[in-house]
Amino acid sequence: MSRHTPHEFAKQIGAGLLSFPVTPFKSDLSFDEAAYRSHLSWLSQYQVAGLFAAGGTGEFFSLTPSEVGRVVRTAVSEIGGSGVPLIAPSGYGTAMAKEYCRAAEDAGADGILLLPPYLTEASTDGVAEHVEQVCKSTSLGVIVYNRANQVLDEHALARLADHCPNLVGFKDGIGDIELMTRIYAKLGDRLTYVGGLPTAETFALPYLTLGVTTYSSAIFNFVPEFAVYFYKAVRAGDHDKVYRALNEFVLPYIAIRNRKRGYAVSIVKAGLKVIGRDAGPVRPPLTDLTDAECADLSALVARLPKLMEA
Ligand SMILES: O=C([O-])C(=O)C[C@H](O)[C@@H](O)C(=O)[O-]
Repeated sequence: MSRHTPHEFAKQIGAGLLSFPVTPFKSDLSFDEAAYRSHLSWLSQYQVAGLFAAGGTGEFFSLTPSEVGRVVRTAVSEIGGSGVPLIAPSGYGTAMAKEYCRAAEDAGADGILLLPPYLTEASTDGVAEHVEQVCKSTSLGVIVYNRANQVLDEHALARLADHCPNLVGFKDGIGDIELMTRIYAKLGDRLTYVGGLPTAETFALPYLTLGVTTYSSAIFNFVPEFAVYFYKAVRAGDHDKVYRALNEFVLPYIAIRNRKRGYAVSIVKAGLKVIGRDAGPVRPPLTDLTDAECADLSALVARLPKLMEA
């Protein structure tokens, strides 16, 4: 049974930074539960408004449904009782997405992040029908992730919000400012808005003015203190601090991330290696950073204490 109502949990996640932990693997690529527990326990000393198990950064796309269930149950048992909402992933086709929602409820999750369907293309109407069926299959609050082939516009979202009271959040992974503006203008406070573009810090300041009060921080995995520092600077509207942090860390970081497709996730596991908290390799089709790229990342991480002092 969820510990938060859909609207309580949506309100809560909109008020702070969001953690998207990686899923650690052993060298044979099996799930490393002990490393996952230790990672969550280390991160729990930093304040976040929600924890999303097995999201994109958690390699949802390369986990089996039973592995997703195990990851979610592990996360619930690690952070349950802390007051931080735990959001489980759902995705693929409608039938599978409903099964993920059932498993999330059974595991005691507080909400669902609905990731895009796999492979096929889809019309807005088709996506809306999919989202409606998934929302109606669960009592948990649902955050729909607009990304790739799952794109809703303001009209479809408004209809869905009318039909599905438990559709409580909208996560943007498209980066279309006109669309975001149309959505916020039409739905306003009806939804909680989450920034979900790769390395979401890059967009956090302008997105705040579009009604997006929070974002999924992948870098929180390995530089949590900096991620929280950055979030606070964004929320305080401290442009100087934000732009110094963008120039000194975030923009050079995304220059490394952009060297290969799929690095948005791989670089996060590389970051954990660099700070001595190895979460193992990524699974194919992703590839790990080279030693030289890890050295470049390490040099960037070394700048952070001085940056945060200033
Ligand atoms: O599901 C996910 O992991 C994401 O939404 C993407 C990342 O957390 C993204 O926002 C980032 O890289 O900061």
